[in-house]
Amino acid sequence: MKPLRIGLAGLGTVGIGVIRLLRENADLITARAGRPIEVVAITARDRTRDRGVDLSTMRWHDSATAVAQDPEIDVAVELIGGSEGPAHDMVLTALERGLPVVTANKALVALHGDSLSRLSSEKNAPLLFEAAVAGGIPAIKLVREGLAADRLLSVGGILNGTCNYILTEMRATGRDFTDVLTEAQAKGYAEAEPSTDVDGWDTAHKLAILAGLAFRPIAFNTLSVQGIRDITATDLKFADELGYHIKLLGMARQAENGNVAAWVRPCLVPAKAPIAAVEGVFNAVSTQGVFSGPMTISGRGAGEGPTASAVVADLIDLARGTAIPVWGTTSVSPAADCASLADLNSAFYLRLNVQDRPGVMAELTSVLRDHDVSVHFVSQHDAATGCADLTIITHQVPEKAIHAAATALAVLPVVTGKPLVLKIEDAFA
Ligand SMILES: NC(=O)C1=CN([C@@H]2O[C@H](COP(=O)(O)OP(=O)(O)OC[C@H]3O[C@@H](n4cnc5c(N)ncnc54)[C@H](OP(=O)(O)O)[C@@H]3O)[C@@H](O)[C@H]2O)C=CC1
Ligand SMILES: N[C@@H](CCO)C(=O)O
Repeated sequence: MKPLRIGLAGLGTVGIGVIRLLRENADLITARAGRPIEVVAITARDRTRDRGVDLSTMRWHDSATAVAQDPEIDVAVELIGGSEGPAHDMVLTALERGLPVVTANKALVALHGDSLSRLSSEKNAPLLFEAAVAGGIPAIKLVREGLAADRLLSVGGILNGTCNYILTEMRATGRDFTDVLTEAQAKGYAEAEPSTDVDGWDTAHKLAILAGLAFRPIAFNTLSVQGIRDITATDLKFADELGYHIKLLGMARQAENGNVAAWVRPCLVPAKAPIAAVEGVFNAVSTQGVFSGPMTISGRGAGEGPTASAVVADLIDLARGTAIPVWGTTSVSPAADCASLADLNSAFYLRLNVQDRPGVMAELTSVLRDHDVSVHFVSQHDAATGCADLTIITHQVPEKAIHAAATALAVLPVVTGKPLVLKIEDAFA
């Protein structure tokens, strides 16, 4: 049996995980793939570093592009990261020469999926990226293969383990965002530069890929993205009292006219919904299909083992000869702008820090009235002396109405802090 020969760039967490997994499960993988899968060529930045595995049988190249040009490989595996530079160059080089590519790089696929899918189809060279969304969870296979027959109404979920860990810890301990983030960084759960995770960009990369598979490719720069920095432990407590958990979600929906609305933001989800029970670093992917109904699968969204498992599953597909178009359809529309969210209706959570004296409620509700925002529920909690926290749950209102109301409320002298508006995600109601 002729082995499937791999050229691998990137020997970090995922790259070394792939080498370990291929060795440890060699017999099982050979049986499932129908032939052995062997890494024959490698590269990383530092050739001299001891990576804890024997690399002596593999050819070393001085660049990722050189790996992609190696005439003795059948597949190029890109595990460097970053949407530009060596990762992008390697993938382009491999596809140009008609070589299949496997990558875990969500930023690359989210930003360049449009051009890469065209090149992949033109050169008849598969581009697979199961590990790019939710690590070990077969999220891509779920949407692209498992639900291939159904029309999906929504897709998304908890796509970033760092944010889910921080929100879980804040809720469990009552500590605030900065405190929990600092501890997560010290423990190695969060990056020293946390913005890609906590400001929602990592979730946005993964959501763009899911939306591309479920509906149509979207222009990444038109996605609405908000992270978790404004969430306080008090919000998590108030949400609990109201029967909700707060989760950073990436969600996409397709309207009747084909437009895709997509957003990344912290949302309230009912405490009884399966997704609310997904805690810590775990991820969850949810779909709502016309025929298949609601579905949520959860698991580890990152780490050496889960991510390597997804990369090698793609390699097994290639060894088996399974050919799947990048976005799961043979005719692909070019990336389109996301639909405006302004007219989308939803219920919202509005938290206001206010002065606690007669007449304040009348002032606040008159602003809500002027913006046609109807209140479903109000509760008040004592805050600092003379102040109170108000939580308001609205009826269904258009996004533009609640945001205009929040802007008007923010400038009232009786409002002492920046209002926080969170969507109540009805995909999980
Ligand atoms: N870690 C995870 O849990 C997950 C990661 N991913 C994705 O997988 C990919 C890899 O991530 P991860 O393994 O964590 O990253 P690491 O930072 O651990 O590893 C990156 C590797 O790339 C190498 N590298 C960096 N620059 C170059 C270059 N110019 N040429 C060749 N090699 C280079 C590094 O070399 P050296 O070691 O010599 O510095 C290192 O071996 C990323 O796209 C990431 O988003 C996806 C899901 C989960
Ligand atoms: N940084 C990501 C893992 C890689 O996708 C997370 O926290 O989930």
